[in-house]
Amino acid sequence: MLRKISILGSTGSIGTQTLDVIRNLKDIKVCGLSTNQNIELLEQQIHEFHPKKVAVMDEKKAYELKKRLNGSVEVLTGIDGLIEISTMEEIDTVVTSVVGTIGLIPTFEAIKRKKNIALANKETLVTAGQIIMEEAKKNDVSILPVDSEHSAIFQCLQGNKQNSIHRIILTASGGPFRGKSLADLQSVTVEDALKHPNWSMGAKITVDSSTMMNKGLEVIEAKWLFNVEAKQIEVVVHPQSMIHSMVEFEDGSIMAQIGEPDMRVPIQYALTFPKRYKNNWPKVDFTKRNVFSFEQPDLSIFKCLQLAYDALAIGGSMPAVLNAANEIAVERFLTKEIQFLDIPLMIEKAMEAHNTIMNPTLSDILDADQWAREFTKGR
Ligand SMILES: NC(=O)C1=CN([C@@H]2O[C@H](COP(=O)(O)OP(=O)(O)OC[C@H]3O[C@@H](n4cnc5c(N)ncnc54)[C@H](OP(=O)(O)O)[C@@H]3O)[C@@H](O)[C@H]2O)C=CC1
Ligand SMILES: CC(=O)[C@@H](O)[C@H](O)COP(=O)(O)O
Ligand SMILES: [Mn+2]
Repeated sequence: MLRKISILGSTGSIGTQTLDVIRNLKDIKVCGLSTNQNIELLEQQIHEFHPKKVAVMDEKKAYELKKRLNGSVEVLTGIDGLIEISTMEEIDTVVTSVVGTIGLIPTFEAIKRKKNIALANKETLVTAGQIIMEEAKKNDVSILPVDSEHSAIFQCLQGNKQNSIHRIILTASGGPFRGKSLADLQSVTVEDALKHPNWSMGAKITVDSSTMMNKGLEVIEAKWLFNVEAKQIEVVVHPQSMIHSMVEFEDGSIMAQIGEPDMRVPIQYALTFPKRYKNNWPKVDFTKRNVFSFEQPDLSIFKCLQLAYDALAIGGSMPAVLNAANEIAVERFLTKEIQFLDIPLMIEKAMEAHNTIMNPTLSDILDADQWAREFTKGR
């Protein structure tokens, strides 16, 4: 058996693709699954993968599912339910594919119980990178990147010494608004923001790609995963999303990881590392994919990326504030309460109003997160 796993957020984009990878590999036992509200899909997953326990965040939905299943599977609820799924005795690995800061505590608890983490939930490292990486080291567990860029960097580093990294080149698609002016962005809609040029993903990360906050969160995620300085992480817009990221070493040599934009590849690598397994997913035809281009991101237009670099430079509790303010602003944009360009404005206001705590504890981070949520809701 390759691994015994739980998946936090099995009904989402990464969660369902993880189950697709498992269908193909056949040698992974699924012990725990979870959803926020989608009990219809969770029930189908239960019938196919036979987990021992599931968690449904929403209490009413959990009750409904419990009645339907009639005791055949244990149904848990709330944050305690998520933690129970991520710390199950029989598992060795947790796939963290929930969206948002909600992923932090179940991941932290899983690490304390010596579970390896296949990390999709980038908010975990954005908010508490130092604490999570230290806890992982202390418990001798692996944080295996699922995010496509970080998987690419991780793959480029195999066989190379981490301390020989000169520069990480983090590629960005540029999102649906690449090349637009601030005047153009004044009138863009939720529907426009949800049209990612290359990837099909959940709504929150798709909006993050459109503001380029996704790349900002990824810069912070890369800093913690690969133990590099912010100035060593360079974002380059690569509209084709074929080069998933690159590493330049001290001798000037650059390694790149290339593939069709398909999240099943990094998910599979995180689950099978250090081995590689065959699959029948689409492979690159370079005679058709014959243009690879690069541009500099415009930080005066995509201010979220600049704000993320600023939060990383300030450090302490500031990245948690950036992240929480972004989560609320994106939620309010998705419900059409605010305009697209209000997103960076609201984050900036929250960052200006926050008194940074240096060397924060987990509890300080959760407080800063809560404060930024309330602050951003009230604007
Ligand atoms: N999608 C992608 O290609 C990529 C995603 N990521 C990262 O992976 C994570 C997941 O993204 P994605 O799969 O797109 O997101 P989705 O929105 O598609 O899925 C999120 C999952 O989390 C569950 N969930 C949402 N809110 C809560 C909550 N409050 N409590 C418990 N469970 C919750 C959802 O349940 P329900 O179905 O009921 O809503 C769903 O199962 C994000 O951090 C994202 O940044 C990183 C790289 C690529
Ligand atoms: C698939 C993946 O990893 C996403 O994070 C992707 O990178 C989003 O694309 P952007 O480069 O547009 O943010
Ligand atoms: Mn990514």
